[in-house]
Amino acid sequence: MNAQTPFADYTTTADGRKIGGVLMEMKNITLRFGGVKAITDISFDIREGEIRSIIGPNGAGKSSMLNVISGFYVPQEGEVWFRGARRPQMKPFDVARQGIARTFQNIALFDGMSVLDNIMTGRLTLMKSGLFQQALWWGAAQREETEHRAKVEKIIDFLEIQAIRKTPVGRLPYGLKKRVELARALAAEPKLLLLDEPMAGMNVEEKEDMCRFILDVNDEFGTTIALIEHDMGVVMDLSDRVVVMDYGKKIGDGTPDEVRNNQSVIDAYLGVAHE
Ligand SMILES: Nc1ncnc2c1ncn2[C@@H]1O[C@H](COP(=O)(O)OP(=O)(O)OP(=O)(O)O)[C@@H](O)[C@H]1O
Repeated sequence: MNAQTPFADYTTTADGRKIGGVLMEMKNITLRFGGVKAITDISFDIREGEIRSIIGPNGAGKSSMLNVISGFYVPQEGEVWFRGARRPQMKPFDVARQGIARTFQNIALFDGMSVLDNIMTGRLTLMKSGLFQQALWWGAAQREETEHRAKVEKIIDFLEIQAIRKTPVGRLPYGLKKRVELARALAAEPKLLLLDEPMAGMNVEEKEDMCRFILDVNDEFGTTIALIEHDMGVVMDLSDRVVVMDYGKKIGDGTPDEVRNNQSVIDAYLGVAHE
């Protein structure tokens, strides 16, 4: 199977979820910042419907890789294939239109705006009517707004944040802000959802909640999810497959069990983490 046949036959996992063909393929990616090589010749793929994690110690190149996947960084070498086509250099807005949404390690929400309005901003790329159309065809714009609101309300119910829908985001505790960020990314109805350290800074209870919501999103909407994360336990519980990076290189790639038993990974990361 290759990137040219992205929607090939599905395989079913032990827990009954469907994993499809290759949705995104990274081919021999190398990324440099001046003299620093953040990523060296890394290849891997992300299959439709799976939860794919990228792990590694500090400075391993995880954030750089997430930024290549999201289209924010263009690698000096290698190719990125998405939905069967080689991806050209794109602006962030074009990436969103392609069906990729993301959350950020340092939450990027509008603090003064309500939860509902923040989540509505996630639908901007899907809105057809601009100001001009709204002035001319007010009825059509109104209908579109109602449809967008209905979609957003569904996500609010799903992520169990009804009680705070009118609350300004700035007043929320950290764990809930993270959940609102997830809601906003979901509002874009992405084909590929990128999560940048979704559990960072959370307490145990918040981590468990986030873990459950990530699994539920994948299950309910069939959303393909790629995430980078420090927390080993979380990654192993969540992921179908894991890429392990160290000093910008790929040192492991496989199921959580395969990665756990990979000696290079144990030496570089897991061994240290579990000492
Ligand atoms: N914008 C940048 N300019 C210069 N060097 C950078 C830049 N971003 C990352 N690097 C370097 O690239 C390497 C990989 O960094 P990156 O942030 O991708 O790693 P990481 O695995 O995400 O680390 P962490 O877990 O600490 O966030 C590091 O040596 C880092 O200093």
